[in-house]
Amino acid sequence: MSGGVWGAVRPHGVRLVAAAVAGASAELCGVGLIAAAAWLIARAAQRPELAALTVAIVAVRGFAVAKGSLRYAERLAGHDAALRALAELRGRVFDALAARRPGAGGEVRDGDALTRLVSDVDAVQDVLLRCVLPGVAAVACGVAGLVVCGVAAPAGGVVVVVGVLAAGLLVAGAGLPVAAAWAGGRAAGRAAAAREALAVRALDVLEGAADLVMFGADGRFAARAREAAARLERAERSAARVSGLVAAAGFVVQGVTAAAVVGAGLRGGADEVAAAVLGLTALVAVEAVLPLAGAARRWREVAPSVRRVGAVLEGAPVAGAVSGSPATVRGPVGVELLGVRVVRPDGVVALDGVDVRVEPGRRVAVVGASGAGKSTLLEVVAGAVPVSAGVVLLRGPGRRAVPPEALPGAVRGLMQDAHVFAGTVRVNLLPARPDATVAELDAAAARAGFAEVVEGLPDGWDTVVGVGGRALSGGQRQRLLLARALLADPPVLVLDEPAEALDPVAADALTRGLLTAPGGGTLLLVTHRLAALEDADELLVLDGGRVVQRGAHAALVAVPGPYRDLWEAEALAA
Ligand SMILES: Nc1ncnc2c1ncn2[C@@H]1O[C@H](COP(=O)(O)OP(=O)(O)OP(=O)(O)O)[C@@H](O)[C@H]1O
Repeated sequence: MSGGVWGAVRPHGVRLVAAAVAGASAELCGVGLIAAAAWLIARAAQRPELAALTVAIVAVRGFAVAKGSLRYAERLAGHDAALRALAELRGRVFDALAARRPGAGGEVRDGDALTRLVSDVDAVQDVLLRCVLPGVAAVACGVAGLVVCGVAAPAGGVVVVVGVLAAGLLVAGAGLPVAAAWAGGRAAGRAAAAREALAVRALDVLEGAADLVMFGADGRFAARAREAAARLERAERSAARVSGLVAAAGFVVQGVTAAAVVGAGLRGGADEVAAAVLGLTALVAVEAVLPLAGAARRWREVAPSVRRVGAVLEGAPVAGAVSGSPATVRGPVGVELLGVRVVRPDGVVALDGVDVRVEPGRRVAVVGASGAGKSTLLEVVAGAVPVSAGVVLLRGPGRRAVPPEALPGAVRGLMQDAHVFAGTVRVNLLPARPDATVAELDAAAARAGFAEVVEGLPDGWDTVVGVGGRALSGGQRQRLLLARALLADPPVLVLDEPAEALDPVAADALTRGLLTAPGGGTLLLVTHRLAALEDADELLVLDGGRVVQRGAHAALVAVPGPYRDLWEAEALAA
């Protein structure tokens, strides 16, 4: 278990040890119960005086009652410890995620990843309840079985009896778990991959049903989904076969061990009472270690979850570093990129040695052909994408670097993957500034051209826009997202194609409005339309991840170069 995960479990160690002791004691009582019962039955068959059986009768009752009570205590203490540790762990993971600066690496960026992290944390519970506690009980019971058999075996056969039982315990407690983890892990891996494939295929069919019918591809897609379902069925059958085989092998090992122990005892001169004790004790001792196969298989399944949770915790800043209200920076802030290089995970160089300084309060448009690296530049400034080399600095008044704790609030805006929440229009704007007044909401909406959209909605600000903003048109959705970005009014506002879904006239009017509005912070605006850029303080022209030209619109169109080419291409297309 990684240090971070263990840190959450450690405060509840005493409860966990209590549960382990109770569990092991319950198993020991089980061994005692069987040994005493075996002795009692075998001895009773010899018709001794009742007095000779009294102790054994009491012992059987005592062991039976104690076993049940201790098992109950183990369940109580084990679940109490596991649930407390889980609550602690959830808190730590939440703190670690909340404290992480975007772009620091290892982000949990989408719902799937978040859901997986939630189940990863829950899986730690299984490590404690289904791996650690059964493991402790199995070891205790195996040792107790060896001791009881050592005591019950005749002097001449002690070594052989104990040796045979030890071999059986080793096969059941080590050999089978290793085999179960290996084979079960492979089968479970195949089943997990098949389940994922089926989910993807089923979603394709359900969500794309209308398109599939339109293109006449519904039958083909349904067949692919059926194929994926059949693959999953095969994988699950094979996983079940492995479980069945391991369970069957366990019973065989148990029976063979018990028979071999009895045989060894009889050969060593044991009487029938001792033989019964040896046989039943061996049976129960091996039975107690059989759950280790399931524990090993479960461990193999949950180990990656534990590693992922550990990685999240270890990547977290020191606890307390981000407590209290987040630091803020006021007024426009300058942006400086020094030798910034961004290599995407697939090896594409999205930015290649960008050196740029944007003074506080400047309105800068970033232009270039598709794939030139415009969005990446904004993502790097926003801290949403880590740099592979170089550095991004934000400089406040007096060119002082913005302190790291104020960085998350310093750059905000509208990125390409901006999300519309499944609530009302108002709910969609408020994340930008939860304490915004009605006047501020109205002002941001007016600047984004969203005010008239709100007026036209059936319930105005209280209109529910549906998942992903389905109740809005593309242009309305985009104006909503822009209004949210403007409401935030951050020191550096980054806007990636804020007018993309609008017609050219509306788009140019909106861009002009953004570039000329009084006040506000530094603006970095990505756009592929150049018509409205005379009002920008400066243009950065990107090509192949590099800044190839910079300057005002008038100066750039006046000289041959990439910008004039783009400008002429736009004029031709108009
Ligand atoms: N998430 C990503 N994963 C991998 N490669 C990416 C990713 N995002 C962008 N790229 C690649 O990085 C390069 C720059 O992309 P970027 O989106 O920054 O360009 P852009 O100028 O904004 O293009 P567009 O105008 O088409 O949006 C491209 O080659 C693109 O394929």
